[in-house]
Amino acid sequence: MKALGNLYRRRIEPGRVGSPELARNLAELSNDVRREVGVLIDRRGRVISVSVADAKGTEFPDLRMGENRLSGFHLLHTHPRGGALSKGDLSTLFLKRLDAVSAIEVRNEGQPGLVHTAHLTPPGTVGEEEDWRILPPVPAFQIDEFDLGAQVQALEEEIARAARTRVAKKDHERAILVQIDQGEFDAEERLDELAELARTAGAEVVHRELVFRRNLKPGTLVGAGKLEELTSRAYHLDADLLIFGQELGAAQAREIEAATGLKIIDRTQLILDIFALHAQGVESRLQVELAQLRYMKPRLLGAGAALSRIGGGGGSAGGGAIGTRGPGETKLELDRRRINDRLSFLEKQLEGVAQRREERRKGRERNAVPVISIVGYTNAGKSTLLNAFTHAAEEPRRVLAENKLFATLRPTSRQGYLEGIGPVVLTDTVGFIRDLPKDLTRAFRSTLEEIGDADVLLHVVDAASPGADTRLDAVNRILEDLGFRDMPTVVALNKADAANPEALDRELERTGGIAVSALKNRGLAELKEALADAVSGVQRAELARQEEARALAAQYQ
Ligand SMILES: Nc1nc2c(ncn2[C@@H]2O[C@H](COP(=O)(O)OP(=O)(O)OP(=O)(O)O)[C@@H](O)[C@H]2O)c(=O)[nH]1
Ligand SMILES: [Mg+2]
Repeated sequence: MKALGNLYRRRIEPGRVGSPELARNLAELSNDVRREVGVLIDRRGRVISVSVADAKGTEFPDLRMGENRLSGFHLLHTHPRGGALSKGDLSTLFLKRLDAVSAIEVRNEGQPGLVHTAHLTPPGTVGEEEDWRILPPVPAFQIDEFDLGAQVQALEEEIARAARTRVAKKDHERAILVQIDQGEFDAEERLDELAELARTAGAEVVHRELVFRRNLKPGTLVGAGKLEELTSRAYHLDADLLIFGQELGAAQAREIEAATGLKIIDRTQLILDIFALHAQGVESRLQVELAQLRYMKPRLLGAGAALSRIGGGGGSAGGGAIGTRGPGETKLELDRRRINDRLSFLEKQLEGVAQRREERRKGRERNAVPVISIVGYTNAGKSTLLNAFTHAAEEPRRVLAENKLFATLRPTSRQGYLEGIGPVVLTDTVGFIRDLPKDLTRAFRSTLEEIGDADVLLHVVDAASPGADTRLDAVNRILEDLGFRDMPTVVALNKADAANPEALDRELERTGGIAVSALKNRGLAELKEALADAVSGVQRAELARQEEARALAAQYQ
């Protein structure tokens, strides 16, 4: 024990891997305890930690890993059973961004044998096999010949140069997507959707990966080995964001972040972020902030050190890093009490808005104008269809339609006209997505409930992208959850201009829908007819109900 403690007093010449004396000490000790013994050395040649463990078990100080630098330590340790650097040694080198890792082989009588040393290679060498370079082994008495200082300097210059060009040309966060495939038939489609979400949030997707896992690891989901691989990829592709296609628990996110040193975001956070970017108007802003806070609360409270990162991105809707954007004035850097205060404030505000809206709704009922609610998966073309329907060519009446997910968050109503019916109100609303995060469903409850005020639903389906049927099912499931599944519904198979004709035919058959192109103004007359039929069906049913009620009343008179 004492001998181990003495190692702390050792110093070596700065810029060297070690000294022959230190190598001898370590080999001797290692021979005595029959275990690996290692020291972590800083750039001034001081021993800052001693451990009896293999490289992975070495105790590291709280390493401040700036993304542009190495950690400033190198690890010198023994291999009591001999042998070159192990996989574990090398991955520790990589993950801890060590200046170098060296292994001293221990001979029979505790004599130091060959010393093996490896250091990192510059980033961006994709295609090259390894993240590190292994130097030819040298005998322990030559351990101080290699100029580690010069090597480190060259490497750091290289890294800094890469970082400078990156800052110069990068206006998007570079992201790696990970979708876990547990054998679902639509895993690939989910990955596509994740890529669309990432793009909408402003990320540049530099790599996407479907990871097949029948069983998930509780801590890291995909396992340490896969995380290592992803970290290596991120290093070479200059990515700093890892986006997971499934929701991560607070502890999972932290563990994965600790293991990779990357910023970790899950699908829910990504969706919340897009909502935050697109939120306009008092109500949606409140709703989004409420959903974000609810989601972040357990994560912020357990986060400790990670908190500063979450809060640091700047909270304005326009700027800031992905996952940190918020519509409210408040950034997400709140403590527990303030979170709770803010949550109840938002809830109260939203109640007020909902009430005012309720009053507006009553006003509309008195008008007795039929209402058609446009629903559907996000990006299906709902807003484009509303524009086409209401001939809202002129700017002020036009609603925003763009190739982004969740472009529309706020319900918008426009007056339209149906032959044989007269004026109708068409309402465009927030799009759906499979596995809609429940914090969002809750926050947008009143918006979603407004759908139920309609007389008829117009379900818009994007028939041009693959997986139209799974998206249609996802929408139906959400409608069912909301209790709207038995409302009269007309299905519009939109983007018919871009759809594969056979797939379109199949969907027409399956749904009894109508093929339209909102963009090219095709099929709209037929769609209007179907809507008029549905509306008059509702009106007839309503008349019959009133009739019946009158008859019933007459009986009791
Ligand atoms: N090819 C083609 N593209 C269309 C058609 N209708 C809409 N789009 C495109 O699809 C994209 C999404 O349209 P939006 O109207 O914003 O879709 P949305 O359903 O309102 O989407 P969110 O509000 O984001 O949920 C836009 O880029 C439109 O130009 C169509 O009939 N054909
Ligand atoms: Mg829209």
